[in-house]
Amino acid sequence: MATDFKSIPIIDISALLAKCNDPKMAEDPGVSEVVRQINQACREAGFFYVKSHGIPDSLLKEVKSVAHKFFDLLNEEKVKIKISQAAGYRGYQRIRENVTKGIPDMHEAIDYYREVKEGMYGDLGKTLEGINQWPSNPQNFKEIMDEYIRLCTDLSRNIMRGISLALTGSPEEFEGERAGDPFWVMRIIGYPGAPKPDGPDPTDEIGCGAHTDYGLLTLINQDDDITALQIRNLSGEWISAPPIPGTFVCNIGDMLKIYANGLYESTLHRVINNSPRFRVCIAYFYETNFDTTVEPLETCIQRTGFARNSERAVYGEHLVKKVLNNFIPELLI
Ligand SMILES: N=C(N)NCCCC[C@H](N)C(=O)O
Ligand SMILES: O=C(O)CCC(=O)C(=O)O
Ligand SMILES: [Fe+2]
Repeated sequence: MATDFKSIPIIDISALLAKCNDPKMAEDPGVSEVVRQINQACREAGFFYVKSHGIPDSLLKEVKSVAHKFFDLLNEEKVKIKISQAAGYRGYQRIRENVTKGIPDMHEAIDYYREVKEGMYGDLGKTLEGINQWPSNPQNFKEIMDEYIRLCTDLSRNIMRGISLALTGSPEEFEGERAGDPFWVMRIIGYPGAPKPDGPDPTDEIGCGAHTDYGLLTLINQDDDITALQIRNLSGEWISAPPIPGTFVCNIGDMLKIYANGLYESTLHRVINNSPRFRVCIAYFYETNFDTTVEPLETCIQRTGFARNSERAVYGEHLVKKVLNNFIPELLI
């Protein structure tokens, strides 16, 4: 359950990564200490920073730099990869085309999903069937992002081993049927700085409205020097998550909340860019298998006094419902 946290903890995960393929990792004191910190952060805030995560700082910077270059292009160039139903909701969306709780967001973005081939998940997968849309400019965009996705997938799996230990005592609960074939989502997001183009009020326009993330774990790689991401604590205060160079902001999604039977929260967060500069964020979402049915883990039911606090969900259904709500249908032809 979320608390009245006032800041987001920073966790050095190097000891976990060093041992995460060791069958005896659960007995390692360094691993246990990281797991203790992750567990506390997940219970108290649902958010934490990870440092010493092994992804080179140069790559974290490079993905943000190519994202800036893309968003700097003329609109006619950007709409060459315009989001469409035919591409399974993959591609570029202009400012205010993404909607949160009915209100258009002050961000532009490119959405990527793990590719879904025709018939792969039957009716469940239909909406998201399609291939990703890569811009030809900047050059190397796809190559850089492919590498980034690969490393974020590995890192997320390893952090999930720590979370699995924290919840169940075994590192492997999120492999196999649950998340052994993980789905992923990536959003490359740009938030215009103030003053905003044709906006009514130059300040406090919402870059991304309050929401929770959908899957297991999110890795946020945000521009240095602009504080814009805010996390809601139990009393409803918005707590900033300022950029800490070289780290990811890591947070829990709706599926992990269900597995944890509510012991962990998928915490509400939003983005307001009040700086004069354009802000970029690369959000990578690590998810369960697309067609898995998610329900509370037995150990978590026991720990929460044998009451089932969370309903079950099919991850793919949850995702499709969210995606269809994020866009006004007429915008997507
Ligand atoms: N794949 C994820 N988690 N994307 C998060 C986007 C949040 C905003 C979206 N309009 C919404 O209302 O959910
Ligand atoms: O821009 C950010 O810092 C966070 C974006 C976010 O919450 C999301 O895309 O789900
Ligand atoms: Fe989010």
